[in-house]
Amino acid sequence: MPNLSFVSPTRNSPWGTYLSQIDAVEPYLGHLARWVETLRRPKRALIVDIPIELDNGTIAHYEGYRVQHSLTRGPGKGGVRYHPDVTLEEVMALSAWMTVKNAAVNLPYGGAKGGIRLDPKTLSLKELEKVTRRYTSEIGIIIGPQQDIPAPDVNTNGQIMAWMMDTYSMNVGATATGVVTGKPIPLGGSLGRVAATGRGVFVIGREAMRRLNVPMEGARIAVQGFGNVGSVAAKMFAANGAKIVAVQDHTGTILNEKGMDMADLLDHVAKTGGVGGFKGADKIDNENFWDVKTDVLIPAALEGQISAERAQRLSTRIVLEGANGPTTPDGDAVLADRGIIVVPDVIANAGGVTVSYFEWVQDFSSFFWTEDEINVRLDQIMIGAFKGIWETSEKHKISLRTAAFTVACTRVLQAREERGLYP
Ligand SMILES: NC(=O)C1=CN([C@@H]2O[C@H](COP(=O)(O)OP(=O)(O)OC[C@H]3O[C@@H](n4cnc5c(N)ncnc54)[C@H](O)[C@@H]3O)[C@@H](O)[C@H]2O)C=CC1
Ligand SMILES: O=C(O)CCC(=O)C(=O)O
Repeated sequence: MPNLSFVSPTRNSPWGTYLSQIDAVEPYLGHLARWVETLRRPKRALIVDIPIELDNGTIAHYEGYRVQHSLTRGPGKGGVRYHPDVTLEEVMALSAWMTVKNAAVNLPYGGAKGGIRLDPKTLSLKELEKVTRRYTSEIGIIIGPQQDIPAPDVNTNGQIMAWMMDTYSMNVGATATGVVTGKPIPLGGSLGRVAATGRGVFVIGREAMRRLNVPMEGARIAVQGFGNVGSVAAKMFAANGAKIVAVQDHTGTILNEKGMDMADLLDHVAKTGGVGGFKGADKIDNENFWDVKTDVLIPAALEGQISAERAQRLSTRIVLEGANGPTTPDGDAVLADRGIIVVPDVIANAGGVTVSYFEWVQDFSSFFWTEDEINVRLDQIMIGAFKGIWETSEKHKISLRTAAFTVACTRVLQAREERGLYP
């Protein structure tokens, strides 16, 4: 399994999962398969030490990463994650999935991702700002509007992007709005970016349901993760007639067979920080989340959630991957055996990076679009990309995941071949 000396993946770990997805796509790459090894190696991986002085006067050190998996089709692009479990191996996989995702929706980007191993809940706002600014300075040698453009991911948001933009701008001596996306609107952010990933999850879910004859009205939906991605997707499904019957986040799991009121749940989460304790549903055991009968299950939290064991227990028609890498290779195999359709992350959650692309374009031209213009263009790109992936899946009789990888990896390797190797 290990293909590189500096990480030790296992079959179901994030990098192991990505490698098995590349193995699956290889037979469909035709003559481009001779370049496939390029995809099994990140182009560049930077590990940085981030020392900061805490509020109590002690010095703490955090480990941070920025991995540029591919720069073949354009600058690196992908979010930054703050989480206690972040590792180099995880960031490598997340950056590689960005390469595939950006190519799947045909954005002119390579793929990159960053992260810091820390629990942001343990830091004050001032400490969080110090970590963010130091991290930005450390990775400043490889990011930039034309090099690599970070954005929000788990536990990062517009405020963190504002600090990153400000730090980078101070270091280069000019305001560089295009260095990050997902910024607040007054700093060159785009309308529609906050909701874009969840909106894209809904749009792709609706397309998949239509093709599989699953009615939206009354459809039973369960969502794991009620943050940026999960909460917006859930809200849109509910607004279109579906029932949100189960929700899980880091504070617990809740169930309401009749469907939950999304406005009340969002209000509860804004006040308390999580879904736990919500009066409009019953508390259930976390592991029982995977047994709830649904039409669409949306994992929108972290990687590796749908193991073979959980896949065996799922009672759903569609797994709609809002999170990156939520299904392990063993889980994927069980779902395929059981005829459960998996709509893969690299298309289902591509709405966020698509509007990030719009933000970057708006920053370069200093001309800003309306929210309607953003959403119409977003939906067009997502629906068009999904159609191509669906048709590829039918043509080769392969899973939607392998079809998405076929479309995307063909684009990446075609660009690789046309660029050539020599300096
Ligand atoms: N923010 C974005 O634009 C994009 C995010 N994604 C992916 O979507 C997923 C979620 O990201 P965001 O919503 O941005 O993060 P977030 O930080 O806004 O929310 C994360 C959610 O996951 C929940 N969670 C954390 N640990 C959990 C656990 N052990 N069990 C159950 N729930 C848990 C949290 O309680 C929270 O509700 C990640 O996989 C991320 O990489 C993918 C594309 C774009
Ligand atoms: O908006 C972006 O640039 C990246 C979003 C992201 O990290 C992702 O799609 O996983």
